[in-house]
Amino acid sequence: MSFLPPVRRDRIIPNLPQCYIKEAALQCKDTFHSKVKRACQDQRTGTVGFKISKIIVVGDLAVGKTCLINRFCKDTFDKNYKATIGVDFEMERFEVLGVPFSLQLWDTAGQERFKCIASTYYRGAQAIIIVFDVNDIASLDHTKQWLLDALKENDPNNVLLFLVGTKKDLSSAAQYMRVEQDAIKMAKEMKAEYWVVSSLTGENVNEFFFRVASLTFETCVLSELEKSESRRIGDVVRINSNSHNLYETKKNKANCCK
Ligand SMILES: Nc1nc2c(ncn2[C@@H]2O[C@H](COP(=O)(O)OP(=O)(O)OP(=O)(O)O)[C@@H](O)[C@H]2O)c(=O)[nH]1
Ligand SMILES: [Mg+2]
Repeated sequence: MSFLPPVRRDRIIPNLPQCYIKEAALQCKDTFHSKVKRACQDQRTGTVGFKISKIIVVGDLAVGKTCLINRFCKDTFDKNYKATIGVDFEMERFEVLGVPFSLQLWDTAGQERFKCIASTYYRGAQAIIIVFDVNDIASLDHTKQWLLDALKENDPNNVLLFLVGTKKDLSSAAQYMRVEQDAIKMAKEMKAEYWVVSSLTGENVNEFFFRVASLTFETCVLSELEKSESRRIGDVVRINSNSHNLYETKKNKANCCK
């Protein structure tokens, strides 16, 4: 019996959401991996449906991390700045290709004095979202250091990276175009997927989190399939080694009877 309420209708993901810009994307496929689609159809996704994936959100103070999470999770926007002290988190439940999938979004403090508390929560992330303000070029420069700090606690080969520019509503088209070139360059260097959003207007906020949920889900299913594949190979090796032992035993027995 499940005690969880059904997943909200607006959290159902039937198809792979597209990247923001192909030049700086984690992948440019139109659909989910065929192995993933098949596994979901055949209900062979193992423990994915019960797991909660941890996503950490890092970046300079006041770049808009809390507003971004609140716009997605609560559909609210607060124009007054209230610094995050340490960390905070929100849970979001999705249904991807018919499989329940949960994200735990960790909102961390950007203020230097809270950084050491926040960094103790970096470990075990499936994805890292590095945030900067498109109107503050220094915050883009600092993203490299935020990434380095977050990667100290995580395996760089097993984590998805997203670079997100916020407060697009405060930027003129010409100003934004100049920043975008630098941001795309930074995303490519980091091997991160680039997005730009506005938490005030809501522009791209849902699209971005749907993409995070989908790519994290795909990675989880593929790793689950890989694990069950290697378990099967392990079983074959065990059976073979046992039958070898049986043969040995028979041979010994045969010798005994001589
Ligand atoms: N115009 C505009 N203002 C924004 C946007 N996002 C955030 N802000 C404002 O920027 C300020 C800081 O936002 P927060 O979300 O609290 O920043 P933060 O990154 O969580 O800051 P720390 O918790 O200190 O690390 C607030 O005054 C927000 O109202 C946006 O998309 N547009
Ligand atoms: Mg905050």
